[in-house]
Amino acid sequence: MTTHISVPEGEKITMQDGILSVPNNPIVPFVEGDGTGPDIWAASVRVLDAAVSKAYGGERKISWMEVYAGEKSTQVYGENEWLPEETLQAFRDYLVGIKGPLTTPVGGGIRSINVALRQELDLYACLRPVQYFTGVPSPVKHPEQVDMTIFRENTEDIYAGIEYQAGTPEAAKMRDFLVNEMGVTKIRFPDTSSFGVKPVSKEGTERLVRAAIQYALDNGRKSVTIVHKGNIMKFTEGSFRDWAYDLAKREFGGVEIDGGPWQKLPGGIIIKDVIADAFLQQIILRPAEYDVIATLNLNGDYISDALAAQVGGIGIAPGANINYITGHAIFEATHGTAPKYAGKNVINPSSVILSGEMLLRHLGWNEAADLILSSISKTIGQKTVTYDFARLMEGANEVGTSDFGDALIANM
Ligand SMILES: NC(=O)C1=CN([C@@H]2O[C@H](COP(=O)(O)OP(=O)(O)OC[C@H]3O[C@@H](n4cnc5c(N)ncnc54)[C@H](OP(=O)(O)O)[C@@H]3O)[C@@H](O)[C@H]2O)C=CC1
Ligand SMILES: O=C(O)CCC(=O)C(=O)O
Ligand SMILES: [Mg+2]
Repeated sequence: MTTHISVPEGEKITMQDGILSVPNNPIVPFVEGDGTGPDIWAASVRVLDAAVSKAYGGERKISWMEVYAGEKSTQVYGENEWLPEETLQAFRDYLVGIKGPLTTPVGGGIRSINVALRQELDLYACLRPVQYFTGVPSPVKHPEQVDMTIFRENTEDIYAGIEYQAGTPEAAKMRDFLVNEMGVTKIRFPDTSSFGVKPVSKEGTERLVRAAIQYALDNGRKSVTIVHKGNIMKFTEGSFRDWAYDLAKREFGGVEIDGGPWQKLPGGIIIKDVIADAFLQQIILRPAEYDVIATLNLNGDYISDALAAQVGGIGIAPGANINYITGHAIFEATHGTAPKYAGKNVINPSSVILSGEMLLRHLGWNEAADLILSSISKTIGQKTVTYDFARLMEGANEVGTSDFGDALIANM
């Protein structure tokens, strides 16, 4: 295959003995993204570069390397090339990357490229911090009490994509297997049912929960809450809970409180669990009681958007997909392509900018990351915001995507 990736001057980030080795001019692959992706990336890259330049005075600089996925990839590589092998290889080789949102059609058509990237690179932890910036409009009374970090299992659950569509021979085969060989009698309408399979493993659960507890320890957090629907899905979500508690006890010295199942770790961190539906109302009513969250793939998807809304919406919700063992990481916003705003230069770029802030911190470039956080706080404090915040604020100075980027740079 002809290469469409042009490699800039710079060096690779590597991982040695579990520790990232970051040169002063690392090559970092990026995918611009579909829909509003190009608007957002154009503003984000300027802000990230400005923060690095300001923090290190030219001593450090990221060499951005464009790689392709999604609609742009089909233009560059040809029809049906949604996720070229050389894009995957670039993310494998260069270890740390960033991406904009990519479109996934509902129902038929391609399966999610976002999910495929996570699965191909085995980026098992989807890390989504949810924090409040003073001045951001919020629908809840005390958004400042929301300070949670979601660890969403990123490779299993119904996102594995094992589904059979009603009316196909595969669905009929699945129905026959369940009815004839497994003795299942509870499929209400067997002949018109689609089927989905939900794999949840001990290994997959343990590596995710291990990362969540380690994060809580490293960052001085108060608790880790296992969120599940184990009362109904006993052997998938219920096992996730049980395996999580077992791991906390076995690897982190957790001791049961009042006969369990809640535990306390030697440093004082509480390991607890809550059923997913109850959790969704408690994060609105009693957000201060939750801190680090460890959950399964689908729950994590829903919880991410719900929590983001409490601190102003998904315009300001960053994230990362990480394999803590290999060091591979792809940073990306929680939101999607928001197609109705594509090309209009109005969308809020903060989620990708804050994903970039996480990337910089991941590289150990904390001074640049801090500049981004302080300039976002200052700019929002001045009420200079994009449409999503402006429509909920009194006296806002509404600006477009690129002007918001400029305001952030000016405030560094
Ligand atoms: N990781 C990824 O790449 C993801 C991709 N997707 C894909 O994106 C596509 C569109 O999905 P959809 O369900 O519409 O969800 P989106 O997240 O794209 O958009 C839903 C709504 O959220 C608000 N929003 C989203 N991004 C921003 C932003 N940067 N600034 C301000 N507001 C924002 C807008 O609200 P309002 O209308 O109120 O202004 C928008 O209409 C689908 O194909 C989906 O599969 C979805 C999620 C993640
Ligand atoms: O891949 C997609 O299209 C949606 C993914 C998503 O919603 C998420 O990861 O939060
Ligand atoms: Mg989502």
